[in-house]
Amino acid sequence: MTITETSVRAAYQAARDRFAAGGIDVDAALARLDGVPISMHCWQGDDVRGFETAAGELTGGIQVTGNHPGRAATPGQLRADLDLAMSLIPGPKRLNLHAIYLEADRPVGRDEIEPVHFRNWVDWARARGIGLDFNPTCFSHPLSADNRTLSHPDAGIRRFWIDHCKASRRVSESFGRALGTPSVMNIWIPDGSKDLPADRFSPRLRLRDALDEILATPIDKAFHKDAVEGKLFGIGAEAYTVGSNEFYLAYAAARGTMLCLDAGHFHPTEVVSDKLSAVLALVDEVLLHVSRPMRWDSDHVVLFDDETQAIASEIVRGDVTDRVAIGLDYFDASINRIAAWVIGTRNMRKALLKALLEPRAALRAAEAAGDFATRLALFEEHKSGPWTAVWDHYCLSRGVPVGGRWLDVVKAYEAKILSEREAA
Ligand SMILES: C[C@H](O)[C@H](O)[C@@H](O)C(=O)CO
Ligand SMILES: [Mn+2]
Repeated sequence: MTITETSVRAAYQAARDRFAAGGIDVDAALARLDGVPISMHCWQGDDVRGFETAAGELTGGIQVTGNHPGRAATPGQLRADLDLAMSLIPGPKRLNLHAIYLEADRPVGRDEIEPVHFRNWVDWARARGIGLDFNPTCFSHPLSADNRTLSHPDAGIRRFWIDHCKASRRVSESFGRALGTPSVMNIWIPDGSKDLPADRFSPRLRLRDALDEILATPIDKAFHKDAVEGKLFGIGAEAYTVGSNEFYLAYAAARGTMLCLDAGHFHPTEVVSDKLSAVLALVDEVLLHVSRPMRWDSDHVVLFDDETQAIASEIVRGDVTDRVAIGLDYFDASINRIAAWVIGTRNMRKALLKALLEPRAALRAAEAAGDFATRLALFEEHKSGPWTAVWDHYCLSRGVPVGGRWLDVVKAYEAKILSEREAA
């Protein structure tokens, strides 16, 4: 049976009535959903390569695997691919850029980047009414070759990365000023050690001092926000990561920055969903890198799975949509890269919608009364409730394809555009 607009509308009306009977206002849920942007990561489109003229290999303990044809090789191609992906995803979006996505007609040192190098991105974002976020790129560079940047014992190398992060803050601030929405700038560094270090203290103290210097110049939070991202380990940094989660949690609490929680950066039995309420009790704002680790920090495409749902549910249940910036962080080069963006971003939004349709008042009442059977029953019944009809109608009403129809668009683009691109 084909999906018709009439059938989508009819199913939606029935679902709306059923949710209303359970005390859920679907219109209010959709209005809230439309207030939550998802920041899409530009680096899914080109395997984290960027556009520095002296582009080298991807380093820093992260890896992209796969060689599906059609990787974006120019800024224009990346923007065209993003345009297509964004046209297939309902709801507000932002774009998250790394410093290596600059555009310049001569090689520019990372410590010399300026807002002008990102002018095309700002124009692109302005024309689409979306915000930009930013990241200094402290990897894939000769001066990060030994997996040490802001914690490097060599003061000259440390200086280079400090200056890169300072320059990145100025770029980030310029995004916020130009687009009228604060740019969240996330600092992630690969610093660590393959084998057991004799001194775990000194690198962390150097990192603390480097960050303090980077953040010394205050910037209005209306334009720019600082975030720091911890990690358990990376390839080649198995024994010790300078910027661990504990380090950055303490740093964010002490210095008032955002804390970035990446779903792939913890021990396999730890979940980011449980950390949100813990961190937000003492830290004002969190940045999420929604990702999917498989056995390690493998950065697989985000699924509509239990943890993605749990993250969305925690944000909604805690009423913290204004304190959690949702970003995505994965890179899969083994499949069509645009499809990877669309699947992951639609899944995140789907999870948010499902969370917003949860019978929250009834759940809280059951919990308060100690009626945990009712709580469990409500949770489980919601899973098979008619929220998918609301999702379909949401897609229809926001002008994006319903169901899997978006894939036809991606396939047609692959046949016409991606297949014509030169092999990487
Ligand atoms: C490219 C990203 O900045 C990077 O993936 C970082 O956020 C990370 O998660 C490293 O493992
Ligand atoms: Mn990340």
